Amino acid sequence: MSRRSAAAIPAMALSGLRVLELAGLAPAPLCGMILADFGACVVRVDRAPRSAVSVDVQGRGKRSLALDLKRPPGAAALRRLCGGADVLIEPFRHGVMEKLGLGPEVLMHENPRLIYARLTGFGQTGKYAKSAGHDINYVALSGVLSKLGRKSENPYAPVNLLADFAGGGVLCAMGILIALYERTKSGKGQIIDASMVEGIAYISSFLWKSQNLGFWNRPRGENLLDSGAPFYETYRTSDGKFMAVGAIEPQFYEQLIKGLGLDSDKLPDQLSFSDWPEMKKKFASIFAEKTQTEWCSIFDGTDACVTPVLSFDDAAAHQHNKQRSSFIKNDREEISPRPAPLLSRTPAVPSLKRDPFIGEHTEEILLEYGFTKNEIAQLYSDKVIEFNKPKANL
Ligand SMILES: C[C@H](CCC[C@@H](C)[C@H]1CC[C@H]2[C@@H]3[C@H](O)C[C@@H]4C[C@H](O)CC[C@]4(C)[C@H]3C[C@H](O)[C@]12C)C(=O)SCCNC(=O)CCNC(=O)[C@H](O)C(C)(C)COP(=O)(O)OP(=O)(O)OC[C@H]1O[C@@H](n2cnc3c(N)ncnc32)[C@H](O)[C@@H]1OP(=O)(O)O
Repeated sequence: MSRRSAAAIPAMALSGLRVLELAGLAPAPLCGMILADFGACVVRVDRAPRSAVSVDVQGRGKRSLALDLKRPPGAAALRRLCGGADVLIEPFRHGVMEKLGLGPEVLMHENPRLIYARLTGFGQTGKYAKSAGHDINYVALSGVLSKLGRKSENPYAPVNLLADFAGGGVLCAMGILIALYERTKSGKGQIIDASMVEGIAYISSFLWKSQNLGFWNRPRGENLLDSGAPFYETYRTSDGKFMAVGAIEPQFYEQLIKGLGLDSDKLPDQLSFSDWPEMKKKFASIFAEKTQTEWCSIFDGTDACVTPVLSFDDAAAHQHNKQRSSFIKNDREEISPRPAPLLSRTPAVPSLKRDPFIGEHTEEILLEYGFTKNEIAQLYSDKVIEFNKPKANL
């Protein structure tokens, strides 16, 4: 599907929803992609003059409009677009939209039904609201980074998954859907202040609320789920690959012990913290005796909670994932994860087309939002918009 017009995919859950996503780095693009995957008509508003290539690798199912927001006619065009949209996603630090005359009080005055989603690191208020930052900074400020890392090592940020995507893009999408649901009752839009610091903190509620259970009172890397326990760890196999072990409950731990060829009567208690370092060494030397495939043939089909650590290629080719069609291939043979979760009646139908070029759909989007051909030609000659179609018919 090259475009997501409102009527194109009636079966999808979000079809008919009009979303404007101001181009950003990583979190907002995921938020927009989720909405597009589930049927929303997502327009990415890219910068004009445009950079050579888009850095958005999460443009699936979106269309691109290149618009210079710094020029008054460009800002006015966005205001008009927002008049016909359900959702605006903006990824700039606090104050940028206000400086452009595109703050929520302006846009929501003109369209009171607009959901104005502000996806930032530090939120709209507070000491850091205007500071630059990236995923690692937000994870740090949430308190969560202090918990991540192996024993005696520095805290470790797991790529940019936690803030940008889990606490950022995904939670912002959730906020949008909640606000849309509420709008069905009130008829009103609202502002979403999606701070990634708070998003990560929120998804770490389990860590906060389980502190009194004794899971986390030991130093970093010495606890149950942070690589302290021998039964919640990864182990290298003889062919240089890894197995992941997550045998927490005693009945599953017993199956792990059996699969490793050990006798639990001759081992210390599973929860004997002081024995964990020795037990890890024991498990490590046993895992090092066989290949990953050999371990899979021992543990597959058991409840030992032992699985192979797969590369991306191996994950896409793994029998279980293939049986569920968990990965998809686009028309450029690029493999990526299929949208999740699966809805029984109205599942996501992700676009299999390549991501849009910057400005590829400028004209058709403006026409769709009610701009006349003359108005578009004027914006073009004023260099407020750009096309990425050399043969644009204007
Ligand atoms: C860890 C992650 C980030 C990872 C991203 C990397 C994967 C990529 C980052 C750089 C990429 C590489 C690079 O681009 C070079 C190559 C390009 C090539 O095409 C591909 C290969 C590259 C090597 C490429 C490869 C990769 O893609 C990269 C390595 C994160 O943590 S992302 C989360 C970041 N934080 C947030 O999003 C929180 C909220 N936002 C912010 O705090 C700020 O936006 C931020 C991120 C700190 C950036 O600050 P900045 O000063 O740049 O922006 P803002 O203050 O927000 O203001 C925006 C200004 O832009 C103006 N503007 C916006 N839209 C328009 C428009 N349509 N027209 C005109 N002007 C526009 C706006 O008015 C603002 O202007 P002012 O500054 O004058 O107010």
